[in-house]
Amino acid sequence: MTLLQVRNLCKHFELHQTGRRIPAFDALSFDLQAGEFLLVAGPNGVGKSTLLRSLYRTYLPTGGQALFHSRLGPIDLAGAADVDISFLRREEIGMVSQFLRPRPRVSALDLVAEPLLDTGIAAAREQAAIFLNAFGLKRDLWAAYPTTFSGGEQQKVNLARALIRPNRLLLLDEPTASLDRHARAALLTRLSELKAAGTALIGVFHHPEDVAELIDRELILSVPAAPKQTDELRLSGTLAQPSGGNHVVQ
Ligand SMILES: Nc1ncnc2c1ncn2[C@@H]1O[C@H](COP(=O)(O)OP(=O)(O)OP(=O)(O)O)[C@@H](O)[C@H]1O
Repeated sequence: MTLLQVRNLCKHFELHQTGRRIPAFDALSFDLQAGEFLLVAGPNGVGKSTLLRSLYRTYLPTGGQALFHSRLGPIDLAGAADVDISFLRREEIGMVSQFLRPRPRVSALDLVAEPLLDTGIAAAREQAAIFLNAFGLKRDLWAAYPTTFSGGEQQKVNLARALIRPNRLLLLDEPTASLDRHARAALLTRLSELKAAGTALIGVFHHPEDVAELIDRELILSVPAAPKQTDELRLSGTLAQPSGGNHVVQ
């Protein structure tokens, strides 16, 4: 089942200091099926994180469409009202970045339990404990405030919170940065479960070998060989099989 249809999606940034327009990516098109894992690859600064943020609507795309087949019907992520995006973020689309946003005086356990509060506080905390345990956060930190945690400890809380509730689409922006081996293995296990249950995943990984067995296709963002004779570089999207063969230009 097709979950997402991206057509000619673009994101440009206006640099107010210089008045210049910087294209992060241009005219990207691809489809994503339920249960599929798409790796987004390419060199630094080519627009990988910007693509994820544009789909999650942290950034407003500059043009094109990203038609998400929500349970409520198709919603264009590139143009939907903020209220619809808030609904999707609560119910259907998740994003995991490299950074936790800890909140003052909220314990690690409660931060992780929060997405499940509609099941009741006791059940939500019970699940949160299972997830914190799986990611290997030391038990004596569960009641502590993550503001003082190390980078890796914060990331374990971040992942447990982001992955505790299944989503239909999950966007992963370098989730393994700063994780130890145990937590990387726990992440792989959880992503496999979600994928098997039908979650579609789009991920950026500096070490894709961490999730190699899950990858179905790659979207390779690249700067074309012959850029225009202006100071703007146009970027193009290429879809490839994980083996690197059979490149299909969209
Ligand atoms: N908020 C912003 N304002 C202006 N330019 C931005 C903004 N965010 C990103 N950019 C620019 O867009 C381009 C793409 O950035 P992005 O972070 O998406 O790259 P990336 O492929 O994820 O890079 P990396 O592999 O280094 O993480 C970069 O040139 C960056 O400077």
